[in-house]
Amino acid sequence: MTTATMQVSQKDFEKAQEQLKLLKKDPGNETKLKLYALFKQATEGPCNSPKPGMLDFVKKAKWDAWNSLGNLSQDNARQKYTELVSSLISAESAGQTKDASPEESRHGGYETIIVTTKNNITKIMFNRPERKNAINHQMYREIIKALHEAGKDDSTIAVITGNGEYYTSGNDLNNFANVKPNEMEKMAKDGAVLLKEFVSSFIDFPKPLIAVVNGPAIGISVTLLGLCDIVYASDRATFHTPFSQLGQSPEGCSSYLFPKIMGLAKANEMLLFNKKLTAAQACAWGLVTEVFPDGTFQKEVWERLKAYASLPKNSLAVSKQLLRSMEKEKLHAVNSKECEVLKERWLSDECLNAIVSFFQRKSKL
Ligand SMILES: CCCCC/C=C/CC(=O)SCCNC(=O)CCNC(=O)[C@H](O)C(C)(C)COP(=O)(O)OP(=O)(O)OC[C@H]1O[C@@H](n2cnc3c(N)ncnc32)[C@H](O)[C@@H]1OP(=O)(O)O
Repeated sequence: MTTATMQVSQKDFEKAQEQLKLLKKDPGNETKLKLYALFKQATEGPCNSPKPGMLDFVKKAKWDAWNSLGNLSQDNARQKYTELVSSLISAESAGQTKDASPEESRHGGYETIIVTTKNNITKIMFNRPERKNAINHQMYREIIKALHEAGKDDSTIAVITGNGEYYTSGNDLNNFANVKPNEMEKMAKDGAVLLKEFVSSFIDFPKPLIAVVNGPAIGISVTLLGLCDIVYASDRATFHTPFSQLGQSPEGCSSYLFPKIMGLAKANEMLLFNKKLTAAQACAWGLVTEVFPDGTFQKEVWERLKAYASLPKNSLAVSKQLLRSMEKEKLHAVNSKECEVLKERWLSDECLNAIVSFFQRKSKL
């Protein structure tokens, strides 16, 4: 960089300091720390002062912010400071500060689900509303990928929800349709492998995972609730696991978790005898954390989740993993067993007749 541009840069830097004083809205602690750190780096260079004690919270936060800039050059720090101030001024004149309304970012590469991140929350939304969000093979794979990415991204919590009227109607029965007789065994084998990986991605998910059940939930979408950390439901939601009606058997670790959650007698009514629960019943039985009136469901839930997602991220992750660690091995064993049993079920006449009936419209749940 030439002396001339450095001088201009220094001039801009001083102007930015003046402009900052004119900001009307507080830009929030995170931004203030960034500004502090860039200012110190620009004027004094890399942080060389001793680290403040753990209990000196403010000084420590400032020191951490400055120290995190490492060996960033003073020119670059001046540049970044100036840019940050300029973005704050523009955001304010557009009527919004960055911290008050962060942008929602949409993750690319998905067709059957919508994945977005905002306010430290990654939202995974089933998105086949015209099929009641039925989960086809592509959706199973995309959810596995989305959970894998959400586990590693910057978000504090992840949310799973549905687009439209349904949460989801569970497994897409087309997954069993149009299979030639000589390919049935392969279909069952591949299905069991996919299902095992799918359920494992819920068992191993490293952050708090919250289900926002916006409407009726069927089959695997209900059993997976036992693997979520919190379940919020609209009072329009229902919970139905019609496994015997479909000639199938429980999955999603429900054969182990449902008796633990609601007691064996109640789990039997759901998992053996297809009892469909209202949201209030599911809450009374311990499957749902809290039920909200449908009219205010989205507003109330997202306000609450925004507050939860501002809690310390690492503390939440460590605590979630600690709670899960007590059961993790057992859950993987249950998942394996359930998939083995289902692989056989999918080849049974009871299951095949149920699928045929559905497509001939003789049966609907
Ligand atoms: C890798 C494999 C893993 C397998 C894991 C196993 C999991 C087990 C389960 O999840 S069991 C649960 C399976 N789900 C069902 O049995 C639900 C079947 N659907 C219905 O009974 C009904 O569609 C309904 C009650 C959900 C909704 O009824 P409604 O009358 O309101 O709406 P429509 O039936 O007209 O639905 C609109 C169109 O959507 C299609 N559709 C809905 N759900 C499914 C589904 N699960 N599978 C396939 N298709 C579904 C429905 O057929 C309609 O399509 P159309 O417009 O072409 O007729």
